[in-house]
Amino acid sequence: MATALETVEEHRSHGGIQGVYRHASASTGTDMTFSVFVPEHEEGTKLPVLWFLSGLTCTHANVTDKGEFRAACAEHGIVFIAPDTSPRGENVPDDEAYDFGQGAGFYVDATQDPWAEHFRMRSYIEQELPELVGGHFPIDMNRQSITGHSMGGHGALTVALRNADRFRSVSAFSPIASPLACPWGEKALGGYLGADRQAWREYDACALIEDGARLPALLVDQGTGDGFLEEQLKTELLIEICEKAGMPANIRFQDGYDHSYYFISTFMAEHVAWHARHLKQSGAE
Ligand SMILES: N[C@@H](CCC(=O)N[C@@H](CS)C(=O)NCC(=O)O)C(=O)O
Repeated sequence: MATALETVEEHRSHGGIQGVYRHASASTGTDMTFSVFVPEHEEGTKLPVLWFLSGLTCTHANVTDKGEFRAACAEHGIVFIAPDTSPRGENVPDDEAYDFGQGAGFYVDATQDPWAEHFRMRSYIEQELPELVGGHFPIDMNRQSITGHSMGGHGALTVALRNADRFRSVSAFSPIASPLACPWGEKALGGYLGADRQAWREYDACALIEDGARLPALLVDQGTGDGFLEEQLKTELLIEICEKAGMPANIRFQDGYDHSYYFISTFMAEHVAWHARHLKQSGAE
Protein backbone atom coordinates (compact mmCIF):
# COMPACT_ATOMS: atom_id res chain seq x y z
CA MET A 1 0.00 0.00 0.00
CA ALA A 2 1.33 3.43 -0.95
CA THR A 3 2.21 5.76 1.92
CA ALA A 4 -0.38 8.51 2.44
CA LEU A 5 0.37 11.83 0.81
CA GLU A 6 -1.65 14.94 1.61
CA THR A 7 -2.05 17.55 -1.10
CA VAL A 8 -1.49 20.98 0.47
CA GLU A 9 -2.00 22.93 -2.77
CA GLU A 10 -1.88 22.43 -6.54
CA HIS A 11 -1.74 25.04 -9.30
CA ARG A 12 -1.68 24.77 -13.06
CA SER A 13 1.54 26.42 -14.27
CA HIS A 14 3.40 26.39 -17.62
CA GLY A 15 0.98 23.68 -18.76
CA GLY A 16 1.88 21.39 -15.85
CA ILE A 17 1.04 21.19 -12.14
CA GLN A 18 2.98 22.85 -9.34
CA GLY A 19 2.04 21.11 -6.12
CA VAL A 20 2.95 21.14 -2.44
CA TYR A 21 2.53 17.90 -0.49
CA ARG A 22 2.85 16.72 3.10
CA HIS A 23 3.41 13.28 4.62
CA ALA A 24 4.35 11.63 7.90
CA SER A 25 8.04 10.82 7.64
CA ALA A 26 9.39 7.65 9.23
CA SER A 27 12.94 9.04 8.95
CA THR A 28 12.38 12.27 10.88
CA GLY A 29 9.38 11.24 12.96
CA THR A 30 7.64 14.45 11.87
CA ASP A 31 5.41 15.65 9.08
CA MET A 32 7.51 16.76 6.10
CA THR A 33 6.45 19.10 3.31
CA PHE A 34 7.92 19.22 -0.21
CA SER A 35 7.02 20.67 -3.61
CA VAL A 36 6.83 18.92 -6.99
CA PHE A 37 6.43 20.41 -10.46
CA VAL A 38 5.13 17.90 -13.02
CA PRO A 39 5.21 19.21 -16.62
CA GLU A 40 2.46 18.43 -19.09
CA HIS A 41 3.05 14.93 -20.44
CA GLU A 42 1.35 12.10 -22.25
CA GLU A 43 -0.67 9.91 -19.90
CA GLY A 44 1.26 6.80 -18.94
CA THR A 45 4.72 8.24 -19.69
CA LYS A 46 7.31 8.69 -16.96
CA LEU A 47 9.57 11.74 -16.83
CA PRO A 48 13.13 12.29 -15.58
CA VAL A 49 13.52 14.17 -12.29
CA LEU A 50 15.75 16.98 -11.00
CA TRP A 51 16.07 17.29 -7.22
CA PHE A 52 16.80 20.71 -5.67
CA LEU A 53 18.19 20.87 -2.12
CA SER A 54 17.83 24.28 -0.50
CA GLY A 55 20.04 26.34 1.79
CA LEU A 56 20.01 27.69 5.34
CA THR A 57 16.70 29.10 6.59
CA CYS A 58 14.80 27.71 3.57
CA THR A 59 11.78 25.48 3.19
CA HIS A 60 10.56 24.01 -0.11
CA ALA A 61 8.95 27.40 -0.75
CA ASN A 62 12.02 29.56 -1.44
CA VAL A 63 13.00 27.89 -4.70
CA THR A 64 9.39 27.12 -5.59
CA ASP A 65 8.51 30.82 -5.36
CA LYS A 66 11.76 32.40 -6.57
CA GLY A 67 13.78 29.77 -8.47
CA GLU A 68 12.21 30.33 -11.94
CA PHE A 69 12.65 26.68 -12.96
CA ARG A 70 9.18 25.91 -14.33
CA ALA A 71 9.49 27.22 -17.91
CA ALA A 72 12.72 25.26 -18.42
CA CYS A 73 11.34 22.11 -16.76
CA ALA A 74 8.20 22.33 -18.92
CA GLU A 75 10.32 22.79 -22.06
CA HIS A 76 12.56 19.81 -21.28
CA GLY A 77 9.91 17.58 -19.68
CA ILE A 78 11.61 17.32 -16.29
CA VAL A 79 9.94 16.87 -12.89
CA PHE A 80 11.40 19.24 -10.24
CA ILE A 81 11.30 18.29 -6.55
CA ALA A 82 12.16 20.63 -3.69
CA PRO A 83 12.29 19.02 -0.21
CA ASP A 84 12.45 20.89 3.10
CA THR A 85 15.83 21.46 4.78
CA SER A 86 15.09 19.90 8.19
CA PRO A 87 12.39 18.41 10.38
CA ARG A 88 10.21 21.04 12.04
CA GLY A 89 7.70 21.37 14.85
CA GLU A 90 7.25 22.26 18.48
CA ASN A 91 8.59 18.89 19.64
CA VAL A 92 11.67 19.11 17.44
CA PRO A 93 14.80 20.62 19.01
CA ASP A 94 15.95 23.95 17.64
CA ASP A 95 18.64 26.55 18.07
CA GLU A 96 18.35 30.34 18.21
CA ALA A 97 20.85 30.76 15.40
CA TYR A 98 19.80 30.60 11.74
CA ASP A 99 22.62 28.18 10.86
CA PHE A 100 21.81 25.28 13.20
CA GLY A 101 18.67 23.32 14.11
CA GLN A 102 15.39 23.77 12.24
CA GLY A 103 16.00 25.07 8.72
CA ALA A 104 19.63 23.92 8.88
CA GLY A 105 19.63 20.11 8.72
CA PHE A 106 22.80 19.93 6.58
CA TYR A 107 21.46 16.68 5.02
CA VAL A 108 23.05 14.51 7.74
CA ASP A 109 21.81 11.69 9.96
CA ALA A 110 22.63 13.19 13.37
CA THR A 111 24.21 10.97 16.00
CA GLN A 112 24.25 13.42 18.94
CA ASP A 113 21.50 14.23 21.41
CA PRO A 114 19.12 15.97 21.24
CA TRP A 115 19.34 15.99 17.41
CA ALA A 116 19.63 12.26 16.63
CA GLU A 117 15.93 11.48 17.08
CA HIS A 118 14.59 13.76 14.32
CA PHE A 119 17.50 15.18 12.29
CA ARG A 120 17.77 12.32 9.79
CA MET A 121 17.78 14.25 6.53
CA ARG A 122 20.31 11.93 4.87
CA SER A 123 17.96 8.94 5.22
CA TYR A 124 15.04 11.10 4.20
CA ILE A 125 16.66 12.39 0.98
CA GLU A 126 18.53 9.22 0.06
CA GLN A 127 15.82 6.65 0.80
CA GLU A 128 12.42 7.69 2.06
CA LEU A 129 11.51 10.56 -0.25
CA PRO A 130 12.65 8.86 -3.50
CA GLU A 131 10.55 5.78 -2.60
CA LEU A 132 7.56 7.96 -1.78
CA VAL A 133 7.62 10.12 -4.91
CA GLY A 134 8.32 7.10 -7.12
CA GLY A 135 4.96 5.69 -5.99
CA HIS A 136 2.95 8.90 -6.43
CA PHE A 137 4.28 10.85 -9.43
CA PRO A 138 5.05 9.94 -13.07
CA ILE A 139 8.80 9.74 -12.51
CA ASP A 140 11.33 7.47 -14.21
CA MET A 141 13.60 6.77 -11.23
CA ASN A 142 16.30 5.51 -13.62
CA ARG A 143 16.76 9.12 -14.73
CA GLN A 144 17.59 11.32 -11.74
CA SER A 145 19.82 14.38 -11.42
CA ILE A 146 20.41 16.68 -8.46
CA THR A 147 21.24 20.32 -7.75
CA GLY A 148 21.10 22.65 -4.78
CA HIS A 149 22.09 25.97 -3.24
CA SER A 150 24.65 26.74 -0.52
CA MET A 151 23.94 24.20 2.30
CA GLY A 152 21.81 22.46 -0.35
CA GLY A 153 24.72 22.59 -2.81
CA HIS A 154 26.75 20.77 -0.17
CA GLY A 155 23.80 18.37 0.14
CA ALA A 156 23.57 17.77 -3.61
CA LEU A 157 27.31 17.14 -3.92
CA THR A 158 27.56 14.80 -0.93
CA VAL A 159 24.35 12.85 -1.61
CA ALA A 160 25.53 12.33 -5.19
CA LEU A 161 29.11 11.43 -4.22
CA ARG A 162 27.77 8.74 -1.88
CA ASN A 163 25.22 7.51 -4.46
CA ALA A 164 26.98 8.08 -7.79
CA ASP A 165 25.03 5.35 -9.58
CA ARG A 166 21.70 7.08 -8.78
CA PHE A 167 22.39 10.38 -10.57
CA ARG A 168 23.15 11.20 -14.22
CA SER A 169 24.45 14.71 -13.44
CA VAL A 170 25.07 17.01 -10.47
CA SER A 171 25.12 20.79 -10.26
CA ALA A 172 25.24 23.38 -7.53
CA PHE A 173 24.73 27.09 -6.94
CA SER A 174 27.23 28.59 -4.46
CA PRO A 175 27.76 25.28 -2.60
CA ILE A 176 29.52 24.95 0.75
CA ALA A 177 32.54 23.16 -0.74
CA SER A 178 33.95 21.76 2.50
CA PRO A 179 32.05 21.83 5.82
CA LEU A 180 35.27 20.60 7.47
CA ALA A 181 36.89 23.88 6.50
CA CYS A 182 34.31 26.58 7.33
CA PRO A 183 32.48 27.96 10.41
CA TRP A 184 28.99 26.90 9.20
CA GLY A 185 30.20 23.32 8.72
CA GLU A 186 32.25 23.11 11.90
CA LYS A 187 29.29 24.25 13.96
CA ALA A 188 26.70 22.02 12.27
CA LEU A 189 28.73 18.83 11.88
CA GLY A 190 30.21 19.25 15.36
CA GLY A 191 26.71 19.63 16.80
CA TYR A 192 25.00 16.86 14.83
CA LEU A 193 27.87 14.33 14.64
CA GLY A 194 30.13 15.10 17.60
CA ALA A 195 33.78 16.07 17.90
CA ASP A 196 35.33 13.21 15.89
CA ARG A 197 36.10 14.95 12.58
CA GLN A 198 36.71 11.59 10.90
CA ALA A 199 32.93 11.00 11.13
CA TRP A 200 32.35 14.26 9.21
CA ARG A 201 34.17 13.11 6.07
CA GLU A 202 31.15 11.39 4.51
CA TYR A 203 29.42 14.79 4.68
CA ASP A 204 32.21 16.79 3.04
CA ALA A 205 32.41 16.92 -0.78
CA CYS A 206 36.17 17.55 -0.85
CA ALA A 207 36.88 14.75 1.64
CA LEU A 208 34.65 12.31 -0.28
CA ILE A 209 36.51 13.10 -3.53
CA GLU A 210 39.83 12.79 -1.71
CA ASP A 211 38.67 9.41 -0.40
CA GLY A 212 37.92 8.20 -3.95
CA ALA A 213 34.26 9.09 -4.68
CA ARG A 214 33.52 10.52 -8.13
CA LEU A 215 30.65 12.31 -9.91
CA PRO A 216 29.43 11.52 -13.43
CA ALA A 217 29.22 15.20 -14.47
CA LEU A 218 29.54 18.40 -12.39
CA LEU A 219 28.49 22.01 -13.05
CA VAL A 220 28.90 24.73 -10.39
CA ASP A 221 28.03 28.43 -10.53
CA GLN A 222 29.38 30.82 -7.90
CA GLY A 223 28.81 34.59 -7.76
CA THR A 224 31.89 36.76 -7.21
CA GLY A 225 29.77 39.24 -5.19
CA ASP A 226 28.67 36.55 -2.70
CA GLY A 227 29.45 37.73 0.83
CA PHE A 228 29.81 34.11 2.04
CA LEU A 229 32.36 33.08 -0.61
CA GLU A 230 35.64 33.55 1.25
CA GLU A 231 34.71 32.49 4.77
CA GLN A 232 32.06 29.81 4.22
CA LEU A 233 31.85 28.51 0.65
CA LYS A 234 35.52 28.21 -0.38
CA THR A 235 34.95 27.24 -4.00
CA GLU A 236 38.71 27.11 -4.57
CA LEU A 237 38.92 23.97 -2.40
CA LEU A 238 36.50 22.18 -4.73
CA ILE A 239 38.43 23.33 -7.81
CA GLU A 240 41.71 22.12 -6.27
CA ILE A 241 40.41 18.69 -5.27
CA CYS A 242 38.70 18.11 -8.66
CA GLU A 243 41.96 18.97 -10.43
CA LYS A 244 43.99 16.76 -8.07
CA ALA A 245 41.58 13.84 -8.54
CA GLY A 246 41.37 14.35 -12.31
CA MET A 247 37.58 14.63 -12.01
CA PRO A 248 36.03 16.68 -14.85
CA ALA A 249 34.16 19.70 -13.45
CA ASN A 250 32.84 22.93 -14.90
CA ILE A 251 33.12 25.40 -11.99
CA ARG A 252 32.26 28.94 -13.09
CA PHE A 253 32.57 32.30 -11.35
CA GLN A 254 29.77 34.69 -12.33
CA ASP A 255 30.76 38.32 -12.13
CA GLY A 256 28.96 40.46 -9.53
CA TYR A 257 26.27 37.96 -8.52
CA ASP A 258 25.50 37.53 -4.81
CA HIS A 259 24.15 34.62 -2.73
CA SER A 260 20.47 35.25 -3.39
CA TYR A 261 17.72 33.79 -5.55
CA TYR A 262 18.31 36.68 -7.99
CA PHE A 263 21.56 34.83 -8.78
CA ILE A 264 20.05 31.32 -8.73
CA SER A 265 17.13 32.27 -10.98
CA THR A 266 19.51 33.85 -13.51
CA PHE A 267 21.30 30.55 -14.15
CA MET A 268 18.51 28.08 -13.30
CA ALA A 269 17.33 27.54 -16.90
CA GLU A 270 20.91 26.83 -17.98
CA HIS A 271 21.29 24.23 -15.21
CA VAL A 272 17.97 22.58 -16.14
CA ALA A 273 19.01 22.41 -19.83
CA TRP A 274 22.41 20.98 -18.87
CA HIS A 275 20.77 18.29 -16.70
CA ALA A 276 18.26 17.61 -19.49
CA ARG A 277 21.09 16.71 -21.87
CA HIS A 278 22.37 14.11 -19.39
CA LEU A 279 18.90 12.85 -18.48
CA LYS A 280 17.92 12.33 -22.10
CA GLN A 281 20.84 10.09 -22.89
CA SER A 282 19.86 6.43 -23.35
CA GLY A 283 18.55 4.34 -20.48
CA ALA A 284 14.97 5.57 -20.15
CA GLU A 285 12.43 3.25 -18.53
N1 LIG B 1 21.09 36.39 5.87
C1 LIG B 1 20.45 35.13 5.69
C2 LIG B 1 21.52 34.05 5.80
C3 LIG B 1 21.01 32.77 5.30
C4 LIG B 1 20.95 32.72 3.79
O1 LIG B 1 21.49 33.55 3.04
N2 LIG B 1 20.26 31.72 3.35
C5 LIG B 1 20.21 31.43 1.95
C6 LIG B 1 20.68 30.00 1.75
S1 LIG B 1 22.27 29.75 2.53
C7 LIG B 1 18.81 31.56 1.42
O2 LIG B 1 18.50 31.00 0.40
N3 LIG B 1 17.93 32.30 2.13
C8 LIG B 1 16.54 32.37 1.80
C9 LIG B 1 16.16 33.20 0.62
O3 LIG B 1 16.99 33.98 0.12
O4 LIG B 1 15.02 33.07 0.16
C10 LIG B 1 19.37 34.92 6.71
O5 LIG B 1 19.64 35.09 7.92
O6 LIG B 1 18.24 34.57 6.31
